Amino acid sequence: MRTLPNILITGTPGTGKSTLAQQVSEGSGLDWVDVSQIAKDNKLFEGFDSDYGCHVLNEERLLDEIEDQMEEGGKVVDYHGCDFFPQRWFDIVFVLRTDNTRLYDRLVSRGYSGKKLEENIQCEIFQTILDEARDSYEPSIVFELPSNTSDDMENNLEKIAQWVEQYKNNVNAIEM
Ligand SMILES: Nc1ncnc2c1ncn2[C@@H]1O[C@H](COP(=O)(O)OP(=O)(O)O)[C@@H](O)[C@H]1O
Repeated sequence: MRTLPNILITGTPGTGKSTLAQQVSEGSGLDWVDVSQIAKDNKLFEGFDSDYGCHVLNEERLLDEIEDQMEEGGKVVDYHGCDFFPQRWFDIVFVLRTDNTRLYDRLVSRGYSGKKLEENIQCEIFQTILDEARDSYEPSIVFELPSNTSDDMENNLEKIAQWVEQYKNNVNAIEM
């Protein structure tokens, strides 16, 4: 068991992953591993996906880049995909879910349009990322969280903070 847990926050773009991950990091003292930013900073891309209108992550290079940090524990990772991370890296996986109309508005205000907008809304309608998480991790560690309102955001933060405290207590109990 790691002294501090690793948490994965996943979901369709716009569901609130980076906002929640940053707040979890501030509240629980875990380090935020911002996969999209790390990929940009280190140019870990291999081409362009015209359906989603975004650069394609070079997953192997990203995994190499963050492996040492992940082995340390105490990390919160957010990304809009989850099947390529080693299963052993995460103690718990949260999948954020947002109603279509709200997600649509968030993505439009982010400048998404056309196929990129449609593909992302469909991704949420078909619960693609939730299924991916359930297929990639032990289903008992995968939790769906609503992310529609600021109340949802607060509840999710509270839930995750409680879980982190519980994890730390369990580690202390084992060490004693
Ligand atoms: N639960 C929520 N309630 C209201 N607005 C939210 C919520 N979660 C995220 N948002 C807003 O939606 C937008 C997208 O959030 P962001 O964290 O960037 O999503 P992601 O990282 O999943 O792409 C931001 O403007 C953010 O403030």
